[in-house]
Amino acid sequence: MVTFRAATAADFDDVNRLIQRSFLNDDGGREWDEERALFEPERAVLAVDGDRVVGHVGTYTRELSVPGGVLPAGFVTAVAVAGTHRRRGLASTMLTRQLTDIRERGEALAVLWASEGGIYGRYGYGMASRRLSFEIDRREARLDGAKFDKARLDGLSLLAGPAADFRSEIGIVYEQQRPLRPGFASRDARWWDYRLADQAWHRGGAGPIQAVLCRDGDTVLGYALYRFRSQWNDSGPNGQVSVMETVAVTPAAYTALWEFLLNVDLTRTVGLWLGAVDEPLQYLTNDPRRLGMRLGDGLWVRLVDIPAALSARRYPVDVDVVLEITDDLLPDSGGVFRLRGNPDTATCEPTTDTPHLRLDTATLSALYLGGNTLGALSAAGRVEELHPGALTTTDPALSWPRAPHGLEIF
Ligand SMILES: CC(=O)SCCNC(=O)CCNC(=O)[C@H](O)C(C)(C)COP(=O)(O)OP(=O)(O)OC[C@H]1O[C@@H](n2cnc3c(N)ncnc32)[C@H](O)[C@@H]1OP(=O)(O)O
Repeated sequence: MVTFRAATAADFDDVNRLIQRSFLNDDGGREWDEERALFEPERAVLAVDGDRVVGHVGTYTRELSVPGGVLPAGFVTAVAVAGTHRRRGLASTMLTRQLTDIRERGEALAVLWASEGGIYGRYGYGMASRRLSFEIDRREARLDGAKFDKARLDGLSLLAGPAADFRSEIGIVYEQQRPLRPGFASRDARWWDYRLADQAWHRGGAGPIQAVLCRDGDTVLGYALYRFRSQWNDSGPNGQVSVMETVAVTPAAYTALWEFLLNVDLTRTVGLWLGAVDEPLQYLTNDPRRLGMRLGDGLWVRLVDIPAALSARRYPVDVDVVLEITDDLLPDSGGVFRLRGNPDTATCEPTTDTPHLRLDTATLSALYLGGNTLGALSAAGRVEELHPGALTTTDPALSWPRAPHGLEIF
């Protein structure tokens, strides 16, 4: 019989074996120090059959940046059920328990990356951000000097080397930008260890993680993390640059970093898998079509405490709207709420007032980071306008100047 329980630190090896097998990974011969350090056993839900761990859902305690704020969230990870026990409802039981636990801990939302896009909608998750991938033929694409102020790049200098050498500089830039970009996540020392862990297993055939810093005098204004892959074919060099993340404080620093990344000798392609939908690169090049852009789903968000979540973010224009939210999985999380907000403050409280808009939790969650519009979700039939005009007035308030950006898979 399958039973469910929290994990202990001693479960790590069994849990890890299940995860690696479920994700079809070869777990042979690896140390798992970084993963072990991140494991939060008291937050994990296990399914156990006899003495075998046959199911796991994990939660990391981190902060998520949202429009105009930063809030604690449950970062959902490593959802896995043994092949022998699938399609019997184990994942559903564990994921529902997990959401209740996240709410009881006072976190307003859960966030995850989905291995497959069809899994999480049924649990009230909405696709809250998208990723824009780039596969750039660097002989065809270049930065177009007419599109930026070259003079601003003159005072900047670049410094490149193994990423580990620049860990503190990178961390400072990241912390500076983190609250400003919805979708960014807090990174303590353990998360930086994980991000910069450079085992061959992480490399996918490429070399060790490199960093390039952009500086103005002693001030670091941005960095990029990337890897090289050396390759040759009959026509000569065919190397690749795989960009992991580019974070910059100023537009000039961003431009200088991409100028560097697009001009590495002996390379032919530059890839960025987890780019932002509003990645400035697409507005800086001679021909955006040459960037090989492709859209995919990014962060999936699930609100579990609607008043707490909606009052924690900010709204670019005044909003005063009554929302009726249906929640089939956690009915007591739904209800009718009055949201009042502006760029500086927001409140959201249960109300008996007549609703203006009706939507379900997954739809509200998809809107939460500002990465989708009310208009688009309404066109998909996911929002019901109960008060004429409410869609038009509420839509701009739920947007945000920067698109949410999930920078890393966790
Ligand atoms: C945040 C993350 O960790 S994402 C990673 C998710 N994990 C993986 O992809 C690893 C490989 N897969 C697995 O381990 C399992 O198949 C899981 C965890 C995805 C599902 O576990 P199960 O115990 O079989 O799920 P469960 O029986 O509760 O089914 C839940 C529902 O999801 C559906 N479902 C399960 N997997 C998928 C999928 N890949 N695509 C679409 N629907 C799916 C089931 O059909 C079921 O639907 P229903 O409620 O309409 O009947």
